[in-house]
Amino acid sequence: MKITIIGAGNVGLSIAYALILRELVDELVLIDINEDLLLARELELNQSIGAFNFDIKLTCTSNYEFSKNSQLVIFSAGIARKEGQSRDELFEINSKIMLDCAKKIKEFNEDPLFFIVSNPVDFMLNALYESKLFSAKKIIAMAGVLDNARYKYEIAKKLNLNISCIDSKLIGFHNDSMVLIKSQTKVKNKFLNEVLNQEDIKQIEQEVKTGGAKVIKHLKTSAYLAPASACVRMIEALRTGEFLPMCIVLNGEYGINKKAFGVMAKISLDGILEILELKLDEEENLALEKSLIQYAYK
Ligand SMILES: NC(=O)c1ccc[n+]([C@@H]2O[C@H](COP(=O)([O-])OP(=O)(O)OC[C@H]3O[C@@H](n4cnc5c(N)ncnc54)[C@H](O)[C@@H]3O)[C@@H](O)[C@H]2O)c1
Repeated sequence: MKITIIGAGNVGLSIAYALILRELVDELVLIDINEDLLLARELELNQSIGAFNFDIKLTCTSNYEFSKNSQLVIFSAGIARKEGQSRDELFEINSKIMLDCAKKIKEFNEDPLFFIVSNPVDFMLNALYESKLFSAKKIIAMAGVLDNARYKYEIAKKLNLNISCIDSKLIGFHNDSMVLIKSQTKVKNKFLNEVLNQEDIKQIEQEVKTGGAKVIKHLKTSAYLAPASACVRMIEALRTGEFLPMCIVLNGEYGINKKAFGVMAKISLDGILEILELKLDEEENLALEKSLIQYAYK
């Protein structure tokens, strides 16, 4: 598979490195505006490919011509959150950068699958959809796999269990209003409220919602390894057909029309294949309604 990553910063580099480690790519193009950074990335990543003795072609460049015939384009450029900042504050700058980059991609790629990683993902996806540059079913934003990983990690930590025992689901925006589907989250086949009390569940929810902010507090920059891993899991799902939480443009699901929202979906290189509309309980329905009103979706 040929993949182009726009933005060779912390997230873009980590995605590239994970793709190499998991041998998911035959040709990789990293695009950035920082020429020094590109030179360093080219050296380090090629030497990593050499260390593993892999046959992966890598190009680090500011020239979009090298992106030609990419099957997947990942957008991780722009600015990241700083301590105290909300993701929404990045929209003005990041959406401009993304639309500019997407137009350049379009010159060399008719209709590639396009993953948005830069924040605020939901509203970035709305902006890309409105630009009509690519088919609606081929533009997807990554956040749900990361939020769900944080959810699983917090449950596993609380119960001192392996993460793989947990089957959890969530929907919604990549912000405090995300909706954890607690009624369908299972630990070793038992429902969450059978293994944890309400106070513990509430605390887990709070930890998930502040998962990104906690990393920023200690690292002084935004998380990148877990986001990159989540993005790579989505790339693996292109082959496996696994349902994962991701942000896509909906056509009536959950009462949302022609707007981006995080749902469980199945994808391939041709784009979205199937959407799972989960049956929510009363509390989850209320949380969903509240978030849709908060972000003027209703
Ligand atoms: N979706 C998620 O769950 C998630 C998680 C973590 C981070 N993020 C987002 O990912 C984005 C990247 O974060 P990061 O930590 O890698 O930031 P970073 O600052 O390390 O990297 C950003 C890169 O973008 C490049 N860039 C800026 N303008 C460009 C342009 N016009 N064309 C090409 N490249 C350009 C910069 O030179 C830099 O190398 C941020 O918006 C961050 O909020 C999303």
